[in-house]
Amino acid sequence: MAQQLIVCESLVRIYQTGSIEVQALQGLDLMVDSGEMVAVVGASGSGKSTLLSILAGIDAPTAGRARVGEWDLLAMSRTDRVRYRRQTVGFVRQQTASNLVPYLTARQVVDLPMAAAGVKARARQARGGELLAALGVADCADRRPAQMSGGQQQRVAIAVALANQPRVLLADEPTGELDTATSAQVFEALRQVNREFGVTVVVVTHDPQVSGQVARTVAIRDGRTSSEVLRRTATAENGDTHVIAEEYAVMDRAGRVQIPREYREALALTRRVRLALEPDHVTIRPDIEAQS
Ligand SMILES: Nc1ncnc2c1ncn2[C@@H]1O[C@H](COP(=O)(O)OP(=O)(O)OP(=O)(O)O)[C@@H](O)[C@H]1O
Repeated sequence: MAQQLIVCESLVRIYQTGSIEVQALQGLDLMVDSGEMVAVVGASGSGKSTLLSILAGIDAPTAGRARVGEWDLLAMSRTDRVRYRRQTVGFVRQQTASNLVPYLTARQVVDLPMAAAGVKARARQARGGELLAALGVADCADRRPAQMSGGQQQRVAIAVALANQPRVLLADEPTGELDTATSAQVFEALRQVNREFGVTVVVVTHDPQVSGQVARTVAIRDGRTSSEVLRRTATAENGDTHVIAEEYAVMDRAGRVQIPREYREALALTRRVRLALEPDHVTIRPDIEAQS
């Protein structure tokens, strides 16, 4: 079995603004294996960006567990956080402009994180060139953001995020400002770096086109992981291949599973249900007393 690189258990993030408390994450569970690529989907305000900010080491959880590799995200000192952000994670934001620096060329901006990490000039130059070439933006090396298209800017941003060879690449709506064709290219670049560099990718997206192309999509509802869709390619007897997508409910460590609202309404499941263990499945039935 692949090693679990990201482990979030019962993760809670509460924002306090004056007397108002917002529970952005309400006990979220998420495990991601090393080398996996996972899409995170969910309605606006469901907690996707909060989750990504915590994984990026930008924001700290209020309670629960969050681990990335050997790092415990609830117990990091300020110095740890700087090291973690510099070496373990790379982050690509939605706003193409905010990923780059207006007055720096692609070559210079890719160099920055490596210089900050103390990498020698010759190695920085070589890696910077390799990354821009791998992402298909070698021709942008001497251009500033204003001289690049949105898609090129995001591909340079991916190169910057990968400069220090992080184990995890986090992308928050990286295609949110792009048209469909350009989105597809940027998304393909994420898939490519996942395949070729083995970097674990967690990408937040609203775009079903995007989430439909990864092997695993995690849905967040009200600050919790509610369901997952796993996709695999099957080959028919005649050799044709097709993708099979199966939806799973997420169970936490205590065994709690959320029953979707439409199932509850269809069978009038309310406060109590009857559970029974069958040889290969578990049944959930309405409470007869409540109905009589
Ligand atoms: N810094 C903050 N202070 C107060 N509340 C916040 C803060 N950041 C997020 N929230 C609240 O936490 C909840 C989750 O926000 P979050 O940005 O994580 O959702 P999201 O799923 O990324 O939404 P969107 O798709 O619109 O970006 C929302 O109710 C939001 O208003």
